[in-house]
Amino acid sequence: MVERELENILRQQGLNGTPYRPFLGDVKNMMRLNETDKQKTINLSEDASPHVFGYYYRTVAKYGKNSFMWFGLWPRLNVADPELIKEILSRPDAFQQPLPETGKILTGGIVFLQDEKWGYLPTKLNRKLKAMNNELQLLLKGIVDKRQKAMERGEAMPNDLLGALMESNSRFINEDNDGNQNVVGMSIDDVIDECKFFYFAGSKTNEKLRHLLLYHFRRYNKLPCDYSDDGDRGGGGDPGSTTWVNQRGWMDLTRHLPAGTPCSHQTASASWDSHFLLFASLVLELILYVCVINVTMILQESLRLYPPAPLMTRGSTKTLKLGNMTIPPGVHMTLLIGILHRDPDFWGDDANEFNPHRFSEGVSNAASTQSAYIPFGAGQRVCIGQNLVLIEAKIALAMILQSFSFELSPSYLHAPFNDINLLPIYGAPMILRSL
Ligand code: HEM
Repeated sequence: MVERELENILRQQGLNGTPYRPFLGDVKNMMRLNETDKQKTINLSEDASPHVFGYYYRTVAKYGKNSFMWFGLWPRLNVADPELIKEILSRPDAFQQPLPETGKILTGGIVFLQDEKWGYLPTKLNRKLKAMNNELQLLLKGIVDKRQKAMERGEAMPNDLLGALMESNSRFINEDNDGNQNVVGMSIDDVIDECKFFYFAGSKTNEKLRHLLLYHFRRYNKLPCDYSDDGDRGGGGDPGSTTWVNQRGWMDLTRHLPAGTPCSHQTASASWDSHFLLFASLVLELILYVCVINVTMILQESLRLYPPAPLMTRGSTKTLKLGNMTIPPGVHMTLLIGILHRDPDFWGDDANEFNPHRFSEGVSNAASTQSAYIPFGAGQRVCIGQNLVLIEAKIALAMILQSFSFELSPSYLHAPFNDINLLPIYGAPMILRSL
């Protein structure tokens, strides 16, 4: 029996884990625990890992950092060691994403360009996803066709991502000896797949990051900045603590941001948009620079405590060496990024505290920020949107600060949970007041 063989191979190497239970493995228990944990709220200063990654956390606590559990017939190795995580991510040809066809149907795109040995089941859900995909495909094809026709008419193309993808498509069409045109770059179907994937990869994760930024900006009032001393503690903070910058200080500072929104400049000049974005983000950096911290550090610390993509999965169709382990085909791996990001062995006793200073140069545990910090993946398949999201988050913050004061709503309930992405289950309501 394959499952028992796999289990023996893992145990013989000194790995511990849950015993195999026929057919469903740990899935049923995991789902049951998730359902109850999901509803619960936790304290802000608590380690969120036992709550967010309940079943994984318990397995690691009981069986060790490199332990295994069962997803149906497949053992899943939990990997929370940063060196092993990096080794896995640095070998994308060997360790591939064992995503089921459900994920691929909707998203498509470069992330799935690899050997496809994972099965497709025509379940009700999969059929529904397929129908949704057809609708999405039609919609995108309409947009791409429209753009293609405009290109053929020689109209000026907007300088955007779709334009770049389409240009790659047209630039790499060559003609063979018989006069047939061959696409050697991206085909139109590839372009459509990419559009879908960019949308799915970038929307939820990005939205969560902006939530986090606003939330941390208002909730934690730990880093003193004497820019102004009018006593406004900014709301939402711990009573008696010092704000980074109080509201009036912000109003003074954000005056220097360019007026309007990036979109409102579109008619003036196509390149003005990017200048606006760059300028706004530079001004914001400068503003925070006077406060010892900068926005990048706040974003990094937010992504450490609440990485929007806290778990990654990999698998292999061959026997592979990983550290001093031998991983047979059929064993999948869960890379426990969210747990690693709060591991006191790397982040110290204050691992659960929000402290952007750990990302400033010269801080004693700065080495962890290099070795145990992986919010955007690593290796060749590292997130290609990472710079974009950081700039976007800064722009969004700059624009909000320019027009509003904001605080965390008293109705906020702290319930972060991993539901594909790490998200606040009850949302992160903010109260915005027009300045
Ligand atoms: C805070 C926001 C984001 C986070 C935390 C994030 C995180 C990640 C992570 C962890 C991966 C690696 C997945 C894996 O190896 O299994 C990834 C891949 C990817 N991300 Fe992001 N992402 C974010 C936003 C975006 C945005 C805005 C875009 C696009 C505009 C994007 C495009 C991609 C693409 C295309 C890949 C696949 C790269 C490849 O496989 O070669 N991401 N992202």
